[in-house]
Amino acid sequence: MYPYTICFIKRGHNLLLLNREKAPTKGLWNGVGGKFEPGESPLACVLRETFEETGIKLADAHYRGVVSWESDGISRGGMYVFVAELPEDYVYPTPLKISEGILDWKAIDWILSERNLGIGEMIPYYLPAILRGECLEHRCTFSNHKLTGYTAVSLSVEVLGS
Ligand SMILES: Nc1nc2c([nH]c(=O)n2[C@H]2C[C@H](O)[C@@H](COP(=O)(O)OP(=O)(O)OP(=O)(O)O)O2)c(=O)[nH]1
Repeated sequence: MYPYTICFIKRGHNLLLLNREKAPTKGLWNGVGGKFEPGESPLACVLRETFEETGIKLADAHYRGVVSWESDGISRGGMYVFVAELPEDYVYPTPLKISEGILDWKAIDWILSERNLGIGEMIPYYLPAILRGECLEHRCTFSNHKLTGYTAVSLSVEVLGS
C-alpha cells in the first residue's frame, strides 16, 4: 500500500492543477491529492482530498495505476493515480487561491510541452499514458533530488488501487 493519491481533473483540453505552496513539488504545478486517512480506500482518499482542496464533489474517478519513486535503491513512496472528467461546460472559475497554493486550469499541450520546468518532475513521464487510459506502474528513480530513471511496468496485484 502506498501512502498517497493524486487526481487529474480534466475539463475538455485542460487539467485543474495546483501550484503548490509547500513540498513536495513546491512551486510546481501538480495534480490535487494527498495522504490516506486510516481505513480509506484509494478511491475514498482521492475523492475526499479532491473535495477538500477544490470543493468539487466528484461522483467518481478512474483509477490509472501507480507512480512510485526510489533513491539509493530504497523505495521512498508512491501514489495511486486517478483521472476524473468534468463536462466541458462545468463552471469553475480560476485562478483560485487556497491554503495549499493556487488552482488553475492548464492546457494539456502546455503541461506536456518540452522543457516545461513548471510541472512536477515525474509528470512528463507518466501523464501521457494516464491520459491515454493506460493503467500501469510508473517507477521513477531519483539521485540527488534529480529524476535519473524511469520505467513503466504492468501492475502487480499488490498495487491495484480501486
Ligand atoms: N511525498 C511525495 N508526494 C508526491 C511526490 N510527487 C507527487 O506528485 N506527490 C504527490 C502525492 C500527493 O498527491 C501530494 C502530496 O500530498 P501532501 O503532502 O500535500 O498530502 P496532504 O494534503 O495529506 O498533506 P498534509 O495536509 O497532511 O500536510 O503530492 C513526491 O515526490 N513525494
